[in-house]
Amino acid sequence: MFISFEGIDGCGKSTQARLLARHLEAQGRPVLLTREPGGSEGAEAVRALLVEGDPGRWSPVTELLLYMAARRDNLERRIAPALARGDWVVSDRWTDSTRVYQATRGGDRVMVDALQDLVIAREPDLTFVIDMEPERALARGLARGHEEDRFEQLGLDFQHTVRAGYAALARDYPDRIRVVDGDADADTVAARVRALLP
Ligand SMILES: Nc1ncnc2c1ncn2[C@@H]1O[C@H](COP(=O)(O)OP(=O)(O)O)[C@@H](O)[C@H]1O
Ligand SMILES: Cc1cn([C@H]2C[C@H](O)[C@@H](COP(=O)(O)OP(=O)(O)O)O2)c(=O)[nH]c1=O
Repeated sequence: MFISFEGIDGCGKSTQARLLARHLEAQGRPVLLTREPGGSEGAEAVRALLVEGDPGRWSPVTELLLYMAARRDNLERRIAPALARGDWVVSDRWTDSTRVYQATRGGDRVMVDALQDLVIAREPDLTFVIDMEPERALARGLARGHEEDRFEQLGLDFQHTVRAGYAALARDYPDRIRVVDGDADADTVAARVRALLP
């Protein structure tokens, strides 16, 4: 079973991915907890190319290829072997992030879907979109004091567009995507997620 978590920056995806992995392990199910971009050694190296340095370094198409290269490496090296063993895989982001973020940054959605079919060819079995108002995610970050930068860099409007992008994707993939209200304490959100497991 391959599960992904999606949502705007700071919505609590990583927290929920970790809590779900812990819950599954407590039930005796082996779990691979992974994140994107990254997860495997090679994909973490690609992540450094994406997140470090000048944000204008890559064109939209090159950036898309780097996200896909990182994903392919993580899939080949870690995710596919785990699924083949029968383990559960919980990933903090997957191709839905590329569909939403690269489209929001002026990328081409047709190109994303074509590359997904060609080089990834694996969708999660189940995707949780952790939904919340960007203003609420920002307030959490300000309380913590270190998320402000990303929101300031990208702007609240960007996060609103990303949120709307996820809502549209949930309509495109109703069999796979579940939208979960993330505006509650982490344990309450985790219980909402668990209630939607098959
Ligand atoms: N339900 C929640 N309520 C309050 N704070 C939360 C909640 N979930 C996560 N956080 C905190 O908000 C920050 C961002 O959470 P994180 O899980 O890293 O989000 P993301 O992976 O979506 O960026 C972290 O400091 C985390 O401890
Ligand atoms: C996986 C992926 C992430 N991203 C972006 C979303 C995030 O702004 C950034 C880093 O993701 P991430 O480390 O998940 O940040 P956060 O935990 O704050 O959400 O990369 C893409 O633009 N495309 C992708 O395919």
